[in-house]
Amino acid sequence: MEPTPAMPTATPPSTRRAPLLVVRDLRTRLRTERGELTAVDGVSFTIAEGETFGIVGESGSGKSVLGRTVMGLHTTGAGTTVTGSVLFDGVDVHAIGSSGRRALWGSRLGMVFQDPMTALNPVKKVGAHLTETVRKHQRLDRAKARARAEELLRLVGIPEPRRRFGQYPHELSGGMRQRVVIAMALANHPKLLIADEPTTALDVTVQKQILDLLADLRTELGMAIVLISHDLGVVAGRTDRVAVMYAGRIVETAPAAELFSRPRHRYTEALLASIPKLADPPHSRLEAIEGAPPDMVAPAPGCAFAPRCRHADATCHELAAEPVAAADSPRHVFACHHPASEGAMR
Ligand SMILES: Nc1ncnc2c1ncn2[C@@H]1O[C@H](COP(=O)(O)OP(=O)(O)OP(=O)(O)O)[C@@H](O)[C@H]1O
Repeated sequence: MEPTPAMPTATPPSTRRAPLLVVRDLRTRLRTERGELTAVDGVSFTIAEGETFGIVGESGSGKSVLGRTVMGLHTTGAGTTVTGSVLFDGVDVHAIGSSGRRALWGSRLGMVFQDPMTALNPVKKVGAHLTETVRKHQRLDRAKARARAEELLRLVGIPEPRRRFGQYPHELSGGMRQRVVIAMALANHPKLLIADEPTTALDVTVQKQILDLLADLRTELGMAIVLISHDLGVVAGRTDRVAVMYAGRIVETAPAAELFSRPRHRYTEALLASIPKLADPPHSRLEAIEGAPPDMVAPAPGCAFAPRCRHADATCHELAAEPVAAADSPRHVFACHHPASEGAMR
């Protein structure tokens, strides 16, 4: 895990920009051997054009299923039920059918996953990956597609793009492969890039390079980014706003700087206490969150975090809190019966 850097920079309020993505009451249920599992449980959020939105939470909290449902990779059918809506750039992703979604993917909506090899064909050269992606959505002759592909390789910081063109994915390092996937995702000028754990498979130095690259590209190209990670250190300082997921729900959303300095939900507070900080003296003890996340096949009533929360009382075990905005910060929303106090600072 990357240590949390110093205080993240404040960012302009997204409310001034038009909404690009509007997710409303999204629920994704997956059929499993043990019964139906609610992986995403009534999630709503909005992302503005050009905004960077982080989604964090422990493993199994539903981040990936949420990302995939937003993209329309999880849709109703064959063991999956999706309700609620995803409006991307004015298009209802779940109402346009699979051909409509295919037209969207790789054009206005780009995606990057943890393992670059899932997006790369091992028997196809780097150049072919890129030119085919470019020509799928733009009418360009071979020479122009090749020029665009080389430009993309340069954009993502791949040296000697001509030489790389003729190489196979296995001839590249993990970091270089992820750069190629990012180049493919950017080929057709997406308005939104969804990056799901894009650096988890890479070593720490390369992780930082790729995350910095995404931040630079966002500034240069003006696209919005959803950055999904289990690692708070990854989203800190690189996102405008952050949503914290627990057991399929967003339990807290806030401008990034505020979330890290004044967490309100007790889960966010515990999560922050469990990561190392640069200011910590060496060998200082981290507070691990005791217990395990709940079973999403048979969830108990009340707040899903209550069994692990030292502030929980009878109400928490019986009734889930409704999301409310902080009195002094309308964009800071949390669903907790006993939030950390206004002045709580770490
Ligand atoms: N295809 C599937 N079929 C059945 N259950 C699934 C499927 N995909 C995910 N799940 C379950 O849905 C829940 C949410 O998983 P998800 O992968 O979204 O979590 P996550 O927060 O992204 O975790 P991680 O960081 O480990 O990927 C988990 O309980 C997981 O086991």
